[in-house]
Amino acid sequence: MEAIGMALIANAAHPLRTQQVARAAVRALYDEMCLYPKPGLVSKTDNGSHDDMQAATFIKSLFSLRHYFAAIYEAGARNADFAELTRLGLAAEATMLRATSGVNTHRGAIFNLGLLCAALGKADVADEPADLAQIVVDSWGADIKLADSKDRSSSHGNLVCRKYAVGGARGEAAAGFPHVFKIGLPTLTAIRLADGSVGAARCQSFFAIMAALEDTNLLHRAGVEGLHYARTSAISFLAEGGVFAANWLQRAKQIHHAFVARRLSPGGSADLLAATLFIAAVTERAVGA
Ligand SMILES: CC(C)(COP(=O)(O)OP(=O)(O)OC[C@H]1O[C@@H](n2cnc3c(N)ncnc32)[C@H](O[C@H]2O[C@H](COP(=O)(O)OP(=O)(O)OP(=O)(O)O)[C@@H](O)[C@H]2O)[C@@H]1O)[C@@H](O)C(=O)NCCC(=O)NCCS
Ligand SMILES: Nc1ncnc2[nH]cnc12
Repeated sequence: MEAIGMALIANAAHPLRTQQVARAAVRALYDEMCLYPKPGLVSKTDNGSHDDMQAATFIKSLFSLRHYFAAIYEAGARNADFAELTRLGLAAEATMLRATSGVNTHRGAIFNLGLLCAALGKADVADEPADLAQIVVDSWGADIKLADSKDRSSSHGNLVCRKYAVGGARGEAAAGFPHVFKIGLPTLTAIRLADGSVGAARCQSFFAIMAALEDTNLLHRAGVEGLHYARTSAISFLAEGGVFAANWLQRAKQIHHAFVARRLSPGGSADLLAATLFIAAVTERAVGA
């Protein structure tokens, strides 16, 4: 995406920058969806472990979110509080559900990417270069944790987080997205610098995230055994050389089919890959990411 590859425009209030950020967020969701193989997940090649979603559902969904990403970026730039970000996020969830006729494609991404857009807004108006992960932790970490402890909703994620005592999407955000900044991005950059293709870099980044993440979608569908199976598969893939192994594509496809046979779907890992691609694009961390 050429516009996104442009040098950053210093003035956050500039509408071009808002547009650039919103387009990068939508583009990251699109690139995540297109990536294949991606175990158990929807791509243009197949629907993975899903009966109710296909590539077209994701395209409708991500397109519907373009104004949301612009709005939450601007909210961050004017130092909006967490309550305002949450209102924008909830409205975006409603927009997504209208676009997909009720299918939850991007609830996690609305939260993760939304917070990262807001953090970028804040960073763009700061006097000094600022660390995005630190902005998330310092600005909204306490509110995220507070909202977590108050939430008694019966969402899949909430039930799973309580049952298995894991942090889920909120834990990841409150900690400053360690799976994005400490795993997804360094992996993406390393593979590109080693002359890996864009697809190989994204694939390796996805496996690296999945190997480490407590993905509540996996826990919801298949419990601790499902999560363990998925993480072990990813760890083996990486230990066998990952995308540097001669047969890596075949191996990744095998893992994909094994996930589909077990109905496993690492949706949280997919969201964090999208977040990784977004950060790489807006900060130009990984060349041609
Ligand atoms: C803060 C919320 C988003 C929290 O929601 P919830 O209580 O549900 O908690 P989590 O499960 O922890 O997270 C929700 C989604 O986040 C993704 N995710 C999962 N694990 C992680 C993780 N460790 N780190 C980061 N992100 C993670 C995942 O999203 C993807 O999967 C969704 C599809 O899931 P599901 O509906 O269960 O679909 P299926 O598996 O297909 O179900 P079945 O078919 O089996 O029935 C999809 O959305 C992907 O994106 C988790 O699902 C929320 O409560 C909230 O507050 N939202 C509004 C506020 C907001 O957005 N604010 C924005 C800025 S503050
Ligand atoms: N490509 C994908 N397939 C299924 N669930 C997802 N959640 C986020 N991205 C996804």
